[in-house]
Amino acid sequence: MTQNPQISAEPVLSCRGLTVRFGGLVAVRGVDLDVHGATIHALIGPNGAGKSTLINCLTGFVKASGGETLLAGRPVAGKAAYEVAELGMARTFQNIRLFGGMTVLENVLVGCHRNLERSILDLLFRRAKAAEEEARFIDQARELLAFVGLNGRDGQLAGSLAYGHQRRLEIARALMLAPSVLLLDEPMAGMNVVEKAELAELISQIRADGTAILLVEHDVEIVRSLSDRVTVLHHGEKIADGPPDGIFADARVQSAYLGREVTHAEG
Ligand SMILES: Nc1ncnc2c1ncn2[C@@H]1O[C@H](COP(=O)(O)OP(=O)(O)OP(=O)(O)O)[C@@H](O)[C@H]1O
Repeated sequence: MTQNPQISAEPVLSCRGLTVRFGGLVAVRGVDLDVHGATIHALIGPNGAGKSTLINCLTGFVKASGGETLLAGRPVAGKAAYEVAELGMARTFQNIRLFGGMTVLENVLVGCHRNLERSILDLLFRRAKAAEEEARFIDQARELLAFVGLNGRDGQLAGSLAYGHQRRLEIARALMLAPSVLLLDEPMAGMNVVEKAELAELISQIRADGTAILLVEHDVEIVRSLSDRVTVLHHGEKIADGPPDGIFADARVQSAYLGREVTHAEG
């Protein structure tokens, strides 16, 4: 792993004692996490460990039962998902959430819908300025589509894209918010080895632009090769945190997480 000189000294995303309860079930228990700019921070753990719940809580989709989260030093507790997004935290979902009947370009423009709403008002009162602003968003969306490898597909229906391309489109839409933190929930699920390697390259490029990436990923080899830091959850608790080499040598991690993988490989 090459250390990026842009890595921020202070974490851009920081949570302390984060806890999420669903009735009697504690899905996330007292988790501390620091994610720095220009790093890929993997969040791993067995099924049901609390990874998605943690991401859902950080991004305002699930309410925290306790603890606090700071994004660039500002508290995000109690904020709605769209407010968290506006503060600079964008995400993709475990199950792809695109508007299949809309074009690729329209799906990316949804990423800046609040700005577009403003531009619709502008259309009524200040037509010229609004048109200019809209053209700027479209240019920006096209640039992002080219960046994620979807050049020339603007007019295609999102639902007709190949699966791997839909994953890329979701990332482009998230990047439309120009986030300081990008949360990717199992972006490589269902991909073959080549597609995974290509997506890993794209994620590295996003890191190189200074963005902090929190990545939920099950593929141990991908995590080992791609991430700068790894946090391991087990039964909702953080059991390890550090650079990948040390993490995968940790006995608790091996028994909680890798042990399961080895058993499967042997079985
Ligand atoms: N909305 C919910 N209501 C009740 N329980 C939930 C809810 N969401 C998650 N859980 C429970 O919280 C625990 C953590 O689930 P979560 O989906 O966060 O784990 P995960 O680590 O993301 O798992 P996976 O790798 O399978 O996606 C599980 O026991 C799950 O059943």
